[in-house]
Amino acid sequence: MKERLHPGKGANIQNKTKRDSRGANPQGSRQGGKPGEASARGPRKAGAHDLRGYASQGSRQAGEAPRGSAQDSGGFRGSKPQPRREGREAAPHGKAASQGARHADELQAGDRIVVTIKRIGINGEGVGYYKRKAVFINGAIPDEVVKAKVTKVNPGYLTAELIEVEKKSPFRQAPPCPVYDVCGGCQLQHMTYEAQLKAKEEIVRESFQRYAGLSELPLRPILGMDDPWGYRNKAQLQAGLAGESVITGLYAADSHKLVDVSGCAVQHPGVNEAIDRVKTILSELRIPIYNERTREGAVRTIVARVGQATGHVQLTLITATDRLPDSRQLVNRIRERLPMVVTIAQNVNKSKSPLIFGDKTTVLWGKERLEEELGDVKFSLSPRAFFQLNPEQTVKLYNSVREAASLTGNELVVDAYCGTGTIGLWLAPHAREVRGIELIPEAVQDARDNARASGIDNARFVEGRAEQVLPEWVRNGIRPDVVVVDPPRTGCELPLLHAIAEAKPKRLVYVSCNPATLAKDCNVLLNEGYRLEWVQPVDMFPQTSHVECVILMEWRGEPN
Ligand SMILES: C[S@@+](CC[C@H](N)C(=O)[O-])C[C@H]1O[C@@H](n2cnc3c(N)ncnc32)[C@H](O)[C@@H]1O
Repeated sequence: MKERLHPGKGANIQNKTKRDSRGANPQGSRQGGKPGEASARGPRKAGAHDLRGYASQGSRQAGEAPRGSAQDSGGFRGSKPQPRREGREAAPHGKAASQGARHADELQAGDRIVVTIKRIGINGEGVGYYKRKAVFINGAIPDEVVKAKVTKVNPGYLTAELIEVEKKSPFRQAPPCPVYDVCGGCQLQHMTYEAQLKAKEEIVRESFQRYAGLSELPLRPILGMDDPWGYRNKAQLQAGLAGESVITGLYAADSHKLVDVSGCAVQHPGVNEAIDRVKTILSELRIPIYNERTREGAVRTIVARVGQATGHVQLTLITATDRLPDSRQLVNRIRERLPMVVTIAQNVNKSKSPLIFGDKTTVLWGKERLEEELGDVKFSLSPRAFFQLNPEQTVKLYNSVREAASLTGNELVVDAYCGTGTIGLWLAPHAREVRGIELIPEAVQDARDNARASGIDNARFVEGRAEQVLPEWVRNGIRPDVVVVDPPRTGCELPLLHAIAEAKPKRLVYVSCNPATLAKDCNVLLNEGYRLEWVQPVDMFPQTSHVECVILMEWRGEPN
């Protein structure tokens, strides 16, 4: 299965193209990517990360907006007020009954409308209504009245481009990041952080109302960050040339134009520094940069990951050739100028595919793995291993999972979609036994290694599809006390939900980066006899529209 553009969490082995989930990808698709795991190769296609079927629908709120909007695909933001252009005024001040105002179905692309923004949509757009039809406008903020140009008329909704803010929200701010307008990785920097958090809570509330019919939601206040900047521990940036100089960045939507994102404000400063210096060294040594068009040159992508616990940096240069020219000089200069770098690796990817990593990784200098810690759990990360992108918030997320699991030491816990075993290992010291299920073999191996490194001997990890493995366990009489699921953005497969309903674990803890699919799956379990106890949103990707949630569902019927 392929990871899709945008990120987010999930891919255990980050091996795909996406925007650097800075912003994720947010809405990083998870099967691979969490918000923000993107970056890289090949033009970003609008909608390229759109998820099939269920997820696709789930990713819209409200009969609504298309995923695959420019920002969603990591493309250029259409959020800055644009100069006025000629176009028909459809409805002065957006009043449904205004004279001359036309019915929403009569609108055409290019028409101008005035809309009052009601809320933020799941992809970060402002959402308002024109004659009861939802309108999605990038860059607009709740309570603002904006003039916008219709860009697309769909049966259920309109998309429009912001032209002018007629009534401005007090929560509008100048985006602090120097590359916000060109990058597309973040969607909410034009709102204060306080307003972002509120908008995310509303996104969650709206999703549960829409997809689970819950108007009274046991919603806890979102867990935000004290300092919502510089949190991303990893960047995967495409290399290119501007004259003689090496630049790194992300491709603009639907183009081969590389957008330089130096100085990205959500990236950890250690990551920004490493990438900047490596760029300079590559320029000095004139190491050939890969050209997508001619397919000549060597270096395609630079990946830098920083360990929060140590400040150490793992650097991987992805090349289109087996040989990395001047590699000895390159290594020496990096070591001289970047003392925090502990690994310099080369990964070879000759394929045309949008995947970032190829199969072969060689350590040119330094350690095989980057050591990282979250709480008491130790992780040893190979260059391709998935790890959460915001360690500070990951601790809050996992602590919410632990609270929900309410372990006493006697429980059998299943950690479905376990990735590198992070949640299972967080819970293992408090449980009798943990069993993790994960699709990607390398991640399963990482999970086993991480358990060993942390001295945890009551967790085991199996490779397979959660929707096949858990039903099989249940058929064989295994009855977990607690099931944790942390699926890709697409949500859980029905056979998995049905197996949970059959096994009736006392507690089901669902971790999700997609409130829409979360609410849909929650609805299935409500119908099976589970009760929703609480919903805890966690802001894993400040400045983006992504919101992660932990929910606790309890079995209220007869024990199985
Ligand atoms: C959102 S990530 C969760 C990873 C982990 N819980 C964490 O916090 O780092 C989802 C994981 O599910 C895996 N996955 C995707 N589809 C799966 C399936 N059908 N069965 C089992 N694992 C799957 C992906 O490889 C990925 O590691």
